[in-house]
Amino acid sequence: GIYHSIPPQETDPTDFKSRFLKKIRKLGEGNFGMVELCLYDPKGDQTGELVAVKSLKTENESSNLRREISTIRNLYHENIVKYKGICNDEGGANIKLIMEYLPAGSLKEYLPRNKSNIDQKRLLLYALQICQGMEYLGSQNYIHRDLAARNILVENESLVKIGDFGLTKSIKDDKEYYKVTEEQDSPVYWYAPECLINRKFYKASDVWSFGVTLYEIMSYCDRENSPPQVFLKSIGRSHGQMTMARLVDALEKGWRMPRPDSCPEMVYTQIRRCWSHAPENRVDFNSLIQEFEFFLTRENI
Ligand SMILES: C[C@@H]1CCN(C(=O)N2CC[C@@H](S(=O)(=O)c3ccccc3)C2)C[C@@H]1N(C)c1ncnc2[nH]ccc12
Repeated sequence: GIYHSIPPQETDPTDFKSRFLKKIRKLGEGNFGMVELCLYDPKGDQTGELVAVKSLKTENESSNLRREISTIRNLYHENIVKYKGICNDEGGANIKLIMEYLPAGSLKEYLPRNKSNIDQKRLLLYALQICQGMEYLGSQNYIHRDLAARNILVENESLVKIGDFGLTKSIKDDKEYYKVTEEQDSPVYWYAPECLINRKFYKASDVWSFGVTLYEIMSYCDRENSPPQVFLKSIGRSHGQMTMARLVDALEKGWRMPRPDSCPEMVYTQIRRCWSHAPENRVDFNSLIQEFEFFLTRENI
């Protein structure tokens, strides 16, 4: 008769059937799509596994999601979220990306909630691991373009992973930057000047975004001290469009977010090395890895 669950020996484990994918709750969302917690339960007896499913709200982004899938399925690193497969049996544009589910969620939720039992050394361990993931990504000739605390996942208190590749671009054929075409609402407060002004994205642009991410981490992702808040407080609240122009102007004039109270001077020094105006003057992920490894060997920071 018709199988209600497919015999295990004949299935491709990366091919997820939509009829067995049960939505539980939303894990997060953006303009183009969302990530949902689902139970994949082919036996229909609740013994299945929990997975994170990324899908689109608008079908015209499906080419982006397909690119993201082809990117993430070839990335193997301890500090990069694991690809599990795709769900595409509804055919066409409605493809879904299936990833491992990390119950602790992103740093943005985790850090404020666990602030009291996370010391600065632990924060530097997370910084080190993000740099290791980014160094690997760069070695595969990818630019992330959306590095921020909201996209970093927590496996456990000693392990974090880069959790999203929705804006990652390949810079193969020896190009050294990616030219942004679509004017999607970019996370401007994490963007380097060259991205804001010329829409050019270098690997060094990811280093700038890492500096903003490290700023968030050292502030325990405190909402009051978030990059948008800090920028708006200092360059003045203004109306929509003007904000970007004022942000660029401030950065061009050398303004940078000030050291958060909870951030040690020597860490803030590293953050500022990520924010050199000229991309070529910025520190690279390898040097940052050395610095953080050194900090982690010292007793007190
Ligand atoms: C922090 C993660 C990435 C960010 N995110 C999210 O919701 N988004 C990523 C991109 C945007 S989008 O889907 O709108 C988008 C779609 C297409 C183009 C651009 C953006 C939303 C939440 C995730 N999250 C809480 C997770 N928690 C636990 N386990 C997990 N496994 C995998 C993710 C995940």
